[in-house]
Amino acid sequence: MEFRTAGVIGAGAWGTALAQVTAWAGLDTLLQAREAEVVESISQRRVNEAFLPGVTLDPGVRVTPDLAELGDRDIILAVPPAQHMRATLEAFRPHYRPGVPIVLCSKGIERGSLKLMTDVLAETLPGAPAAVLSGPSFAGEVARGLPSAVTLACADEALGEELLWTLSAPGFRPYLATDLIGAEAGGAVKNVLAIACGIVEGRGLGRSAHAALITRGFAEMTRLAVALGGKAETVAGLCGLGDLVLTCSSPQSRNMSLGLALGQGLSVEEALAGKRSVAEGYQSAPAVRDLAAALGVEMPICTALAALLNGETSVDMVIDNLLSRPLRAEGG
Ligand SMILES: NC(=O)C1=CN([C@@H]2O[C@H](COP(=O)(O)OP(=O)(O)OC[C@H]3O[C@@H](n4cnc5c(N)ncnc54)[C@H](O)[C@@H]3O)[C@@H](O)[C@H]2O)C=CC1
Ligand SMILES: O=C(CO)COP(=O)(O)O
Repeated sequence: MEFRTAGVIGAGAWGTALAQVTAWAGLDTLLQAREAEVVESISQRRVNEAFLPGVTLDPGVRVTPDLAELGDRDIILAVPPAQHMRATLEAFRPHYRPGVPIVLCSKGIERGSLKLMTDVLAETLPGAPAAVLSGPSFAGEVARGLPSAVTLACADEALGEELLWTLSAPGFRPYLATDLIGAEAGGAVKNVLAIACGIVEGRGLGRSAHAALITRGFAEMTRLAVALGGKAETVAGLCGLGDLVLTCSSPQSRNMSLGLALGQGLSVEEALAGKRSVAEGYQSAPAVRDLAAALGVEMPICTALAALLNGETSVDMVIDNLLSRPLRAEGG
């Protein structure tokens, strides 16, 4: 099978950057945007001023407001915020051609149902071939052509191989995996941990605390991935550890910058006020907490973060509680 055309659903920062990548990869690319201003800005000025300002888009990226126009595409990249994945795929269902692969590029767990994005896809477009693209990749850097590497997970190895070649572009290197669950767990949990890392920075708790949080957070991520049926080795790769390191190290991350604001004393409402872009860790934290509880997985950092974001506790209480937990073996 050879893929010549790509449809990207969702023209936020990441959907726009991925459309840039698929155009560079030589695919005829159609990007679907919900907002009329985004359609106008890309078609008139070749820039997504609302979500990815300052990056000129390749002439190969065409934009449409109309999901129906993506019905003839060879591959679909689904890039809405995770909490809108279900409604987005349902809206696309009348236009979906059976057999067309769906590459899930959003990072999160659905609130309420506690479902991963692959579960949401299986329920909305049953039988659709699925892949997960996830890893350390800031949209602004990728869209400028700076080097990045990500995990591309697909259970069907032949399809995965084909997608790997199709979606690689100069500077954008996907690495193949077969474990979708591990890839999804990594991307969802790192966003919650990035908020925690931001708090550590914002409170001035120091580099040692920062390193401890990344390491203990990685242990939580691994436990959840394994309990869900994923593999520890997957989360040790780009989609887990790699993305955790990136997102916990730079205020370019929306999640880390939310944490920075909280650590500096802003309330959650103040920190999120006026923001158009998504902080997926804020959205997924309650789902991560509930999933951990349902599976009996110990995730003290993510659980404390969920309570903090829900107004159940304060930054100081979270720090005190985490530091006074019983001492234990590191590998446990
Ligand atoms: N920005 C980045 O660097 C990266 C983002 N991602 C992931 O990509 C996903 C999308 O994030 P971004 O593109 O950054 O978004 P963004 O924060 O730049 O933009 C918000 C997006 O939400 C959409 N939206 C708002 N209300 C909606 C609704 N009711 N239904 C459907 N869509 C709605 C907007 O159209 C827009 O596309 C997230 O899961 C994020 O974690 C993954 C890798 C990198
Ligand atoms: O997922 C990302 C980088 O890999 C983007 O992180 P933020 O959503 O925190 O900006």
